[in-house]
Amino acid sequence: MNKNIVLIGMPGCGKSTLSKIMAKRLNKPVIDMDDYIESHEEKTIKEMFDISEAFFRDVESKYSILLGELNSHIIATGGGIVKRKENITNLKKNSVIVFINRPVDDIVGDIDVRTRPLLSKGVEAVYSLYNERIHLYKGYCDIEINNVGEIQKVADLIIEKVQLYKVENNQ
Ligand SMILES: Nc1ncnc2c1ncn2[C@@H]1O[C@H](COP(=O)(O)OP(=O)(O)O)[C@@H](O)[C@H]1O
Ligand SMILES: O=C(O)C1=C[C@@H](OP(=O)(O)O)[C@@H](O)[C@H](O)C1
Ligand SMILES: [Mg+2]
Repeated sequence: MNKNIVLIGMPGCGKSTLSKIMAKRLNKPVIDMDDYIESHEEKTIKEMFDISEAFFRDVESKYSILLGELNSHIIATGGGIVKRKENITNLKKNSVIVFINRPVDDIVGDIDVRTRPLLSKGVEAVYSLYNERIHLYKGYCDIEINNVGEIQKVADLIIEKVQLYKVENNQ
């Protein structure tokens, strides 16, 4: 069985972008959980958050069960996937989990906080979210990658580290 590669990390750390680059390099299918949820639920993430964050989190958990059954996919999660341990348990069955650790200052410089519901309170919200979640990302990942420098090179590094991890763990 060929495991999925699941990317976790802060909103704006590069999960969606890196997953697409990696899928091309490895010639594997890619799923961006946020896009997948939006198209299958026929609601935007914002519309789901407007109902309530709990509503979105329940939907997100439902899809972590479904996507946990796949193999050989590259999967970009939403930054809050780590808020429920069960999500990681579901995904981990068939996946290598990679934490994309990007300096918060780079995230803040890059993303439009107005378009991300949890970051709509501004830059300070990004720092407090990082402090809240960093132990979860570090605790749940199999591999941690620093996203600094050229993004294509970061994608290559992830592929290299995942291959090494699989060899070392007989997967
Ligand atoms: N190493 C990098 N160099 C330049 N831009 C980057 C890098 N990593 C991420 N980005 C940019 O940051 C933004 C947010 O990335 P995205 O893939 O949407 O993050 P996520 O899915 O984790 O929220 C995108 O514009 C992306 O191109
Ligand atoms: O961090 C979070 O709680 C969220 C991150 C978003 O995805 P990205 O990490 O791709 O921005 C999206 O799932 C939703 O807005 C909630
Ligand atoms: Mg994304």
